[in-house]
Amino acid sequence: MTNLIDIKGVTHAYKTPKGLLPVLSNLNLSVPEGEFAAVVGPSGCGKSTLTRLVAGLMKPDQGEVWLHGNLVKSPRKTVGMAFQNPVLLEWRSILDNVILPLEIVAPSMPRAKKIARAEELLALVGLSGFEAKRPSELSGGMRQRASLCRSIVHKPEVLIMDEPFGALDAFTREDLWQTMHELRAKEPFTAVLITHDLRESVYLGDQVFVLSGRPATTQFVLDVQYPGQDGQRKLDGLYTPECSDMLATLREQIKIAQGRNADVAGH
Ligand SMILES: Nc1ncnc2c1ncn2[C@@H]1O[C@H](COP(=O)(O)OP(=O)(O)OP(=O)(O)O)[C@@H](O)[C@H]1O
Repeated sequence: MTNLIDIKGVTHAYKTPKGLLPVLSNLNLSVPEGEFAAVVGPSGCGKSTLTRLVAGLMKPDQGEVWLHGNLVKSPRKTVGMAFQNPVLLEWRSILDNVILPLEIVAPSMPRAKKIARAEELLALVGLSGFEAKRPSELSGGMRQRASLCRSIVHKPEVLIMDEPFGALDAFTREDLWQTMHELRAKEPFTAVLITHDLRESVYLGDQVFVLSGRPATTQFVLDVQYPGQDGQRKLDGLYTPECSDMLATLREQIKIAQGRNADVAGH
């Protein structure tokens, strides 16, 4: 399998009034095409910085980021991004919010085609009938569903998610996890998910990368062997001994990364 994302020896420091703040140190991370990488690590270790580098929003001081065999040197239109706060535009309908990336990436696509694409995705996440609503008329979970549609509407090479479910209540979050699996089954994509929730990392990830404390490097990689048949992941699987063992391993690794008790949530 070829790697869609190859992060090679990335080192980065921010310039601050107090001097240089080293954030990433010789970090390596590869994600094969179609796979889902979850990234966990102590607070403030540099996870969001990593997403900015992959999206080409910043350049590393040292090392390289490759996407689909291309060296990332500037912002990439072919990256989809989803954040904790969905940031939907209130003056646009849900449908027009979802269409937005197509207006930028595929301006010549006929509007009818754009609408059909957005409607198809909104139906996949259970938002048929809400196309004409404004963002404020939807619940937080529904807004995040719409935001996910917007982040993949243009079929990005990679979907980067920075704690997209962090602000949702536990039940809505679990619903969204299942939606992610349904979306992936219908619309395969390569993804990087930043999360503080170890259960989420195991339920969604094919691999979980544990970053060390700042400056972060890849400390540990867990190959997720999720229990169940036909590659179908059921939420109940999280409560099996196999998942408990994986979660215990991750908790241990986070403690090592922090040098103290884990403060990650959801386990
Ligand atoms: N533009 C910037 N200039 C200076 N320092 C920054 C900048 N962006 C982030 N930092 C600092 O770099 C460190 C890493 O930040 P980053 O947001 O990448 O970490 P994180 O692991 O995503 O954090 P969290 O887990 O809290 O979301 C933090 O100490 C942060 O304050």
